[in-house]
Amino acid sequence: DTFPKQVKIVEVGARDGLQNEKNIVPTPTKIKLIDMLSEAGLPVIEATSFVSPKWVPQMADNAEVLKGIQKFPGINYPVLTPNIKGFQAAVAAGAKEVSIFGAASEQFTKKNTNCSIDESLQRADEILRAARAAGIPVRGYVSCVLGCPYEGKISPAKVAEITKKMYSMGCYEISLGDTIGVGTPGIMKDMLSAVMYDVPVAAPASPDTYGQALANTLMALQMGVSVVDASVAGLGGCPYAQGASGNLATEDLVYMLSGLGIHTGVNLQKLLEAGAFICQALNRKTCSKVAQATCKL
Ligand SMILES: CC(C)(COP(=O)([O-])OP(=O)([O-])OC[C@H]1O[C@@H](n2cnc3c(N)ncnc32)[C@H](O)[C@@H]1OP(=O)([O-])[O-])[C@@H](O)C(=O)NCCC(=O)NCCSC(=O)C[C@@](C)(O)CC(=O)[O-]
Repeated sequence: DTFPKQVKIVEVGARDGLQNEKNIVPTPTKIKLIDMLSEAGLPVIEATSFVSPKWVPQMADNAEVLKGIQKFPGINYPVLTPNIKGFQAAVAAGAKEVSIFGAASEQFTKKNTNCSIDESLQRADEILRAARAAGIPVRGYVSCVLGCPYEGKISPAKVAEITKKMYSMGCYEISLGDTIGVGTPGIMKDMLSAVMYDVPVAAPASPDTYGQALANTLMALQMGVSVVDASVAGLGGCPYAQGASGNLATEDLVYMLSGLGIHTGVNLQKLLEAGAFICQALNRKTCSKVAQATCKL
């Protein structure tokens, strides 16, 4: 078969998952969640974002979170940075890796970062230059690769254009985000075909809005993608889509990969415990089907 033997899971629950929570989650809860995710053996855990607290108040405690978590050897704790100000604050707080983000849609870029795609690439370039000088690896995200809440369909050529630019500017890998979860495996295949032979890519922690997240991920794996983003308990999802359900749950991804005999290094039991912890803290039902199926009532 064509599946990779090993998959690297990038856990985004503490950042992508929590960023849209209306009630501010206490900093110690975020730290405990990340420590439990480290215990579960996730190799990459996105810890927080250094964005404007006026835009995303939930991430205002970014430096405390990054400083407060246990740093397990061999685990990366990247943080999201939208501009050079965020990059400098992240480095000052001890970040060893950062992520930058852009989108294949002008309108989404405007709503998310208050600038055009070209301006966002200039900001990215500024961060990438500073990161290169500081020896800090940079991961890229491109949003709206299978559709945009404002512009609708997005062409694979547009995704390829932005993705290649970010890669050539110095991102070591690009995570392709189906931001509103509208994609189906056929669209995923067309988009990946346009992008992945030039650029190392990761499959996104897509919202499971239309129930397609795991199927889309399986398509990406079949095409040779071996890095997948996911969110514990399915935290997050898309704030723009009506009735949106959570992101692809890490528990469900680990269960599927283990069934396929693909190595992840993640301990599912400990991951389920981390999911149960954060759902209890948020007073929320898990979006992970595996957690629902295995919970002892
Ligand atoms: C990009 C900006 C800052 C532009 O926002 P702006 O308002 O145009 O920028 P500004 O430069 O005029 O700054 C406004 C204020 O924010 C401050 N500021 C400015 N930058 C920072 C910073 N880094 N850290 C802390 N503070 C900052 C700045 O100092 C100023 O403060 P004031 O002078 O008014 O007191 C804003 O739009 C922003 O922060 N956007 C981030 C939005 C966000 O976090 N979105 C979610 C992440 S992306 C995502 O989830 C998608 C992804 C990655 O998961 C993939 C997928 O699934 O699609």
